[in-house]
Amino acid sequence: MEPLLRFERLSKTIAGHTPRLLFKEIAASVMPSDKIAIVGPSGQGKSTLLRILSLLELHDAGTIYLQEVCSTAWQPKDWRKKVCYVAQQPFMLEGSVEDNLRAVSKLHRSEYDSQAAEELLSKLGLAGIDKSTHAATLSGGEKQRISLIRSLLLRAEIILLDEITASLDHHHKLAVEQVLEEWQAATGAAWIWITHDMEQAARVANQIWVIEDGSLTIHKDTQKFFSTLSLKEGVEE
Ligand SMILES: Nc1ncnc2c1ncn2[C@@H]1O[C@H](COP(=O)(O)OP(=O)(O)OP(=O)(O)O)[C@@H](O)[C@H]1O
Repeated sequence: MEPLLRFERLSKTIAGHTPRLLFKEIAASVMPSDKIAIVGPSGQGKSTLLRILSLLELHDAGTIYLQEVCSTAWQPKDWRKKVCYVAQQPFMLEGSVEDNLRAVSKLHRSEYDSQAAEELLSKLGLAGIDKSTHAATLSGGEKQRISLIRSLLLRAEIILLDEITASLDHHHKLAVEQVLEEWQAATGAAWIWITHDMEQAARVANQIWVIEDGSLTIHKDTQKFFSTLSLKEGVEE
């Protein structure tokens, strides 16, 4: 089976007065249905990597392939139909909740799947939401869930999730995980999910990527990764 997404020798330095290397010559591939969690200390480039993989930011060197076709040969719009980035800070488009939910079908001139939208709203605790509400007035947690639903309706093949449950309480966090599990089982989409919550990473991933000190380390044996981690934490306590 060919990888859905693959990158090699990928490097990124943040320009500025004192340029800062985020990562150098990292490589990995994502297969259909892969569930990957990215963990690692703050400020190491996790979000930057996801933005680069969704062509929202430029890398300095290296190559990214989607379905084995180099990113430079893709129209960004076509790429983003297949690779969808869900930002940590949800941003609402102008207009109502309904406008936001319909945005993707409008953009891509595809039919709006109201049944899927209603199901997702209900599963994420938003069944009673007034869809004529101005989206800008929603709470942070509501915006985050609406932004996730809007992204899922795109039916991308790879979903890049950037700390998407950061402003949700435990109950809603688990609801989001459940919805994504069901979505993944039904659509076969792969995800790369940035989280600082190790318990969440253990629940949602069957592969762990650690970004630290400019490198990417891939742990395919998640059980081993978490047992080594708890051993370390035990020693440090
Ligand atoms: N376009 C940019 N211009 C300047 N600095 C940037 C830019 N993008 C990222 N940075 C800086 O690069 C570093 C890495 O940011 P990034 O958000 O990718 O890290 P992260 O590992 O996701 O962090 P966190 O876990 O805290 O979200 C940070 O210090 C950030 O301020």
